[in-house]
Amino acid sequence: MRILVTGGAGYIGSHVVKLLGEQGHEIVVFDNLSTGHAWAVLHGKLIAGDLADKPLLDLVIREFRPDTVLHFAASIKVEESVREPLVYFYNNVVNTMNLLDSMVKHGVKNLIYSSTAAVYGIPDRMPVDESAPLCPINPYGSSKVMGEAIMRDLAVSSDFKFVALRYFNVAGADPDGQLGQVYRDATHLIARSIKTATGEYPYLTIFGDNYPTPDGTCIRDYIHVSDLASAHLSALEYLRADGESKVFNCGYGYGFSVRDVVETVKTVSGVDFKVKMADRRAGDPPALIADSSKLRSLTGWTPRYGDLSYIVNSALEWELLLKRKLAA
Ligand SMILES: NC(=O)c1ccc[n+]([C@@H]2O[C@H](COP(=O)([O-])OP(=O)(O)OC[C@H]3O[C@@H](n4cnc5c(N)ncnc54)[C@H](O)[C@@H]3O)[C@@H](O)[C@H]2O)c1
Ligand SMILES: O=c1ccn([C@@H]2O[C@H](COP(=O)(O)OP(=O)(O)O[C@H]3O[C@H](CO)[C@@H](O)[C@H](O)[C@H]3O)[C@@H](O)[C@H]2O)c(=O)[nH]1
Repeated sequence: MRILVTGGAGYIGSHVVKLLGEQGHEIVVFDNLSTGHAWAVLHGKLIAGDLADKPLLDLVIREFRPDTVLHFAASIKVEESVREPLVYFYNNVVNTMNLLDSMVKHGVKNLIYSSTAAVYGIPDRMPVDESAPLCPINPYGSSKVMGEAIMRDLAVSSDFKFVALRYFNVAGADPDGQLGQVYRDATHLIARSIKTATGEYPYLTIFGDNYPTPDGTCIRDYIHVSDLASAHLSALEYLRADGESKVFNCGYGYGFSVRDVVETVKTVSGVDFKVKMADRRAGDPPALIADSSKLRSLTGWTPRYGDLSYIVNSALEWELLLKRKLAA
């Protein structure tokens, strides 16, 4: 298949491009490299462009004529979205409209969309399934709810079809050591804890220990990035087999508190790093755990890397590899 991957130079997109390339698909990555890296595109052709550049996007879609688009490109930080909501609505909503507009214009019918657990806000029931109300509590989550809503309406009015994958907390790195998370300033819990264990930060801050959870810190369902990548291949197969437009949660169905994660990073790394308590971070729900039974039953998705120590260890190995490369 011919597959256009927006944001394919980023953390999750690059892992998916790796799997798609290994399966022999023809790939074009469209990425403005704002947080992504050209070296992370292991297969296909990289076009360095911004989704806000409609003429360029149009040209790429017209010439490449993809069978399917995988849309990862977005701004992704919950806390930043609270401070800069317009940045999030422009990049995640307006630019998604640019993409959809161009797809419609050139008759491209299938899209796999990177949605998020943040669409649920603070769910009543846990694990949360896809039928739960969408009540985001931060602009990032709202922007993804809007993206899904636009796709749903488009699918009603035309033969456009989509799968929205609602990712829970993505972590870890490629088991082959070729890819992983690389950000100038890591904000995600596992990445930040690992960088603290390896000496990049003097201590880790825990944001809030007065949540209504057993140890008072937030609980998340951490999914290994390679399991999430394989969920995209399952979704692609599902659409190819003429499946209807659907929304699927992507997680394991169990969660860990911030304290659990910190203890696991300490054990796996062997470093007893310093931890400081701080106030709650804006926009954080107390707990998010996925019910992904729909994804498993309708697509046959079978995750392989659901052990937290394995996830942390893969992220740690990647971080140590990066440090060795930088030092060389
Ligand atoms: N990381 C997570 O835990 C998580 C959880 C839920 C959902 N998601 C979603 O997954 C997707 C990928 O996230 P990620 O963690 O890989 O982030 P990332 O920042 O590593 O990847 C995003 C990629 O999109 C590119 N990009 C951003 N804006 C662009 C634009 N306007 N035009 C072209 N390229 C642009 C960036 O350069 C980057 O390569 C996002 O849509 C995000 O909302 C991530
Ligand atoms: O230094 C840190 C970093 C994080 N946390 C806490 O750890 C938890 C997880 O935070 P983080 O790793 O930043 O992820 P989330 O804010 O849960 O968001 C991620 O997971 C969401 C899905 O659940 C996605 O939508 C987002 O894109 C993605 O950034 C939260 O309670 C944070 O307050 C800390 O206590 N200290």
